[in-house]
Amino acid sequence: MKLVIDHVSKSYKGNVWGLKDFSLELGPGILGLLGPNGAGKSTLMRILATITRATEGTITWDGVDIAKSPDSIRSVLGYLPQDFGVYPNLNAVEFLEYMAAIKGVDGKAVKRRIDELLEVVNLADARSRPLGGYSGGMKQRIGIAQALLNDPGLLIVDEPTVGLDPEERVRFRNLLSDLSGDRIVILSTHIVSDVEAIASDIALINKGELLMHATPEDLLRSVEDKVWEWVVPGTALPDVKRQFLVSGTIRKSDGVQVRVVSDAQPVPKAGAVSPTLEDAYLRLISSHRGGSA
Ligand SMILES: Nc1ncnc2c1ncn2[C@@H]1O[C@H](COP(=O)(O)OP(=O)(O)OP(=O)(O)O)[C@@H](O)[C@H]1O
Repeated sequence: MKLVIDHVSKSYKGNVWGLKDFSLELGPGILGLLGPNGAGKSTLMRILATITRATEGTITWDGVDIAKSPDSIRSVLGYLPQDFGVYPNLNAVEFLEYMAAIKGVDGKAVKRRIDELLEVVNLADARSRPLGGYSGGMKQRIGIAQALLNDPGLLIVDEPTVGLDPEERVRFRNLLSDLSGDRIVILSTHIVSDVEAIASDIALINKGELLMHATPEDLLRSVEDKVWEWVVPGTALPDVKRQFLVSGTIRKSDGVQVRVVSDAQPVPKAGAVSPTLEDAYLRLISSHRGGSA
């Protein structure tokens, strides 16, 4: 099971590049595809799902070129797009039966598969309720269930936690983690905490380019001894933000505690603290923009 993305670029009308010379090799595990809005995440997902084509470069699934043989990847693909819409009048079972028919999933096994999936995504009790009454998190979970109908080797999930409350977010994250097993899962997001706990690798993307592909541990190491905290008066905050890469602020009784990512100690009273993935993400994105780090 191997997905190879080799020097892929995608240009849109008006000389906008959705992806630029993007290369990545993946095996089983969860890839967190992390990047700000407009970075090119959805473009990559849509090319992988064979909804659109790359302008340059090739993508192979187990050695087969997906542009030449789109069925090779479609047969193993599960896809939850960013703007996944449900049919509000169908209940969960009717919706999944409909999606199974569209995907050509075999008739006899379908009912059992739907029962299994409703258990997996924890919607068995809501199976007969119209989807129009589902919460955002429930809709995303039924979206995952439809993506799993064909037991996909490649599961692509585009910005799945947008609009979910914190509890739904955690539940969704745990569900993806349980599902990883022997498949390639690609989870795109601009929220670091979505991938922090579950990704086996992280790919950072910005302006269509791959900035880094590494394990979460390696990313953390990239900011070791580079994260600092100290307390400043509230009035000094704008200055600190101009001078340094601020990754967080906390109001305190004696001022504002600032968290800064900097190679050298920013001021004598700043103390070094343990880094997080958010710090590493900010540093890479900011240096790609040409900002201070
Ligand atoms: N159909 C299109 N026509 C023209 N430009 C496009 C089209 N789709 C995407 N783009 C542009 O390509 C770039 C990458 O967009 P893309 O949607 O892939 O990013 P993203 O990382 O998924 O962002 P978001 O999280 O905001 O969806 C952006 O500059 C975007 O404006």
